[in-house]
Amino acid sequence: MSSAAPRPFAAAPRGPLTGSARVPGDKSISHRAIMFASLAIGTSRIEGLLEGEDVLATAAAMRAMGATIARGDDGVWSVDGVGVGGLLEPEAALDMGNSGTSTRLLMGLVASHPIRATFVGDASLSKRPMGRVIAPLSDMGAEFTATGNGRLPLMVRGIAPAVPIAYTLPVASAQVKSAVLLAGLNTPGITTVIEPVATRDHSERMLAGFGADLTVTDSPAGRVIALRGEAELRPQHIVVPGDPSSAAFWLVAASVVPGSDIVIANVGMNPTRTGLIAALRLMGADIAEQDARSVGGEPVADLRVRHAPLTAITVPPELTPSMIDEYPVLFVAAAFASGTTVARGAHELRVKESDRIAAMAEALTACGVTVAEHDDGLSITGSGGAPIAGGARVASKLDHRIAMSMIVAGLHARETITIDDAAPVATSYPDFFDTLQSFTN
Ligand SMILES: O=C(O)C1=C[C@@H](OP(=O)(O)O)[C@@H](O)[C@H](O)C1
Ligand SMILES: C=C(OP(=O)(O)O)C(=O)O
Repeated sequence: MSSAAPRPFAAAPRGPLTGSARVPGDKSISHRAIMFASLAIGTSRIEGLLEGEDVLATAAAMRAMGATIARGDDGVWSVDGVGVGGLLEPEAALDMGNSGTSTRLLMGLVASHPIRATFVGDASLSKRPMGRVIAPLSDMGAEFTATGNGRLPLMVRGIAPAVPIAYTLPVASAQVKSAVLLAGLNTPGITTVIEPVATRDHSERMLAGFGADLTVTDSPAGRVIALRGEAELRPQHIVVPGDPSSAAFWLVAASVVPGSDIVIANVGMNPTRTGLIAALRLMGADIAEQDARSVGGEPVADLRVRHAPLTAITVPPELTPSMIDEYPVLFVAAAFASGTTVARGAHELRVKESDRIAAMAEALTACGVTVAEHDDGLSITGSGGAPIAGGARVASKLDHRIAMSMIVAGLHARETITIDDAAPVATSYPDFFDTLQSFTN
């Protein structure tokens, strides 16, 4: 997993980005495809699965709990599930690597099965809060043993039958929502999640596709998702759309490097994920949607992006959930805009793979950008389109998105920016460097 040796990377200008490239499969959808297929009885096929370390950690865990999962020579994955309620107790600890999504969703699954599982992860994941899933899953009857304050390593003892709950999310988190829904799959009765602020809805869409009895309604308290438990999932053929969070790096790179004109193909356009596109357009970015279509129950388009002068904005707070993973690269866009961009209301960034507010403040400041740090975001005064100074060695802090964002910054810097360790890129975007090459050769 991401215990690979540190891999420094020198990011320097390479001229305009041109040409067309596809983005890899969506990470959130890929995790869910493996998990839900592992709970169906029969063989599911998954096309376009993201083969990043995080998703491979999910696949390894589902194998350890009884599913048969294989990659065909044609790149299509097949999954033979064990049925809801049929998970086996894993013999060894489940290694979640760097992946918060794997950890929190799988804790939900284990919670309503009569098995025990120990979850371990890398140094980054071992600092991240698990209390947010421990609370509702304990209400459902699962027991948790942690050595340190709701962090990994952590042992979960599931229970069957678990108790159905109605849970209002205290943080806007699709991982917590999904953990409760996954626990609800093997729980008698109706498990309900109320989300005051809408978050990515891939679990709801895909569970319905697998045949679960699930309803989504709007209420004054927010979106109400009700799932009937003891579900029977039917195997599916899933086509995973491209990841908008991976497209984000090219959206910003082409917007800020003069002369750029690219097409990013196969980008998932689920409205719960497109906040960065909205924010960049407010800044003046030139992003055109081509060939809008539906892939696997999700909207998809090709995006043509041309260099355009960017102007600072105050990021509308309502965009936060739909661009939560894109803040690091939005901060890079802001570093090249004219004026001071204010991005606040994103306190959650402090508990991602790194503290993304502190990590980006440190890295951009080292590269000569004027940054003010707030508890819940950054204010960034941009260069007005000119190259930033660069000339620094910056720390990726075991965080793929920090590494890729600072590589994008290096594409329009006066001096090379060296990323101390770009190995974490493999958690979500193994082809990142090939695509960088193809857009810049
Ligand atoms: O459900 C998911 O697939 C994800 C939800 C988000 O996390 P939170 O639920 O912590 O907001 C996001 O940051 C993560 O990359 C993927
Ligand atoms: C936050 C992220 O992932 P996870 O929580 O799954 O580690 C991410 O990919 O930016």
